[in-house]
This record gives sequence, structure tokens and C-alpha cells, in this order.
Amino acid sequence: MSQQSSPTVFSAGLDIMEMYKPKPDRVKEFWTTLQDVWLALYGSSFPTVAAINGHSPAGGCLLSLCCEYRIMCPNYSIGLNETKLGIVAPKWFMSSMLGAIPYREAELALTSGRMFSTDEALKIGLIDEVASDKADAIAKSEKFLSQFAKIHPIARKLTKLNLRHSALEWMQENKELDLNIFISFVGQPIVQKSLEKYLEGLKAKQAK
Ligand SMILES: CCCCCCCCCCC/C=C/C(=O)SCCNC(=O)CCNC(=O)[C@H](O)C(C)(C)COP(=O)(O)OP(=O)(O)OC[C@H]1O[C@@H](n2cnc3c(N)ncnc32)[C@H](O)[C@@H]1OP(=O)(O)O
Repeated sequence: MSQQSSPTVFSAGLDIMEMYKPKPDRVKEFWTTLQDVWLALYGSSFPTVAAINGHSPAGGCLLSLCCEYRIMCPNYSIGLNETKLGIVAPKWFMSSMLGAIPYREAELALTSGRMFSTDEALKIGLIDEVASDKADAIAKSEKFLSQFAKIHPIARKLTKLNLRHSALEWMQENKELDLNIFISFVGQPIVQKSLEKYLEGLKAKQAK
């Protein structure tokens, strides 16, 4: 469950202003912080559930995909919409999605940057359950977690971490490479132009 200033947003994803005209003194910390959050959450030895009580685009969707189970409240949207911004979901965003939905669904979703409604997300397996509201999402999360009381904790932890091993190992060994790819990608004028247009679209939507 994320605590947001907006009651309708689980997470709006990465701060686009950090990628639009990125400041050289901040960009490294920005991206490595995200890598570290992913490593900690995707690689957590604890069972994890995302109770998604609001919209969850891109980085928001990624946070929920780090968890083993996703419960979402009705009438929100979720997805890796990077291509809609003219950017590309990094390899580890994609592998996180592939841990939840079949390759074919992921390919269609990622290439189109599709955002799914709660019901659509349930249908393709991007989320596991729908909750009627925040309290129900918490109750359902507790129910999911309680099943592990009967499972040996070491057996559960080793099973989870073995399943996630190759993605985690790739990141541990390639943090620097991944950072350099990010910096050179967002530095391209064509990418900056796309982000500018996307931000203008957000402002225009808000002005209506
Ligand atoms: C070859 C391989 C190379 C790979 C290299 C890597 C490439 C880079 C990878 C980067 C991965 C990026 C991940 C991301 O997370 S990108 C961010 C994606 N997020 C979005 O698209 C969300 C956009 N926002 C919305 O859809 C809506 O705002 C939202 C549904 C979240 C809320 O709607 P609501 O109506 O409640 O609010 P407003 O739209 O009016 O927005 C309010 C203000 O907030 C600003 N805003 C919203 N989201 C963001 C954001 N993510 N970053 C910055 N600012 C954001 C919006 O502009 C409004 O601002 P103002 O009040 O100032 O006008």
C-alpha cells in the first residue's frame, strides 16, 4: 500500500521532470536509487503483496510487479506505458512484467504502452484479485500472507529467490551498464522531444 498525496494514485511512476532536461548532478542518484529499490523489493526474502489503491503507470506498475501478489481496487489503471512517452521500459522492467503475465500479452502491452483497467488487468493476470476498497485490499493482503504461516520460511524464501535469481543477478552485475544506457538514452534529443510533448499533454489534460 503506498501513501500518496493524491487519493486516486498508487504511484505516478518516475518523476518525468528528472528525465526531462536531466541535471547531471542528480541523474546518477535518481537511477541508482530506483535500481536499489527494485533490488530490495524484487529480491526481498519476505512474502510481498501490493495493495494497489490508485492509478499505477510505469514505475508504479513496476513497484507492484516486484511483489508476489497484486490486489487492486476498482476503476483504476495499471501498465508499463513507457512507449507512450517515447521511452523504453528497461530490460528489468520487462522481466518483472514477464514474471506476471505470458510473453504474448507482455509483448502486446509493452509495445503499445497499454494501460489496463482493473478488470482488464485481472483478465490477463497482471493483478491477482480485485478488492472493493482500501480496507478490503488490506484484508485480502493479510489473507494472502497468512497462508505462509503453514509453509517453512526457509523453503519459501529459497524458492522465491531461486525463481528470481537470473533477473536479480543480471542487475547486480550490470548496475553501471544499466545506468549508462539510461543516461545516454534520455540524453538523446528525440527522447527529450517526446518527453516534452508528453508533459504538454499532461498539462493540457489538467487545464480542461
Ligand atoms: C534500448 C533500451 C534503453 C532503455 C533506457 C531506459 C529509458 C528510460 C526508462 C524510464 C522508465 C520510466 C518509468 C516511468 O515511471 S515514466 C513516468 C510514467 N508516468 C506517467 O505516465 C504518469 C502520467 N500521469 C498521469 O497519467 C496522471 O497524472 C495520473 C493518472 C498519475 C494522475 O491523474 P490526475 O488527474 O490525478 O492528476 P494530473 O494528471 O492532473 O497530474 C497532476 C500533476 O502531476 C504531474 N504528474 C503526473 N505524473 C507525473 C510524473 N510521473 N512525473 C512528473 N509529474 C507528473 C502532472 O503533470 C500535474 O502537474 P502540475 O500540477 O504541475 O500541472
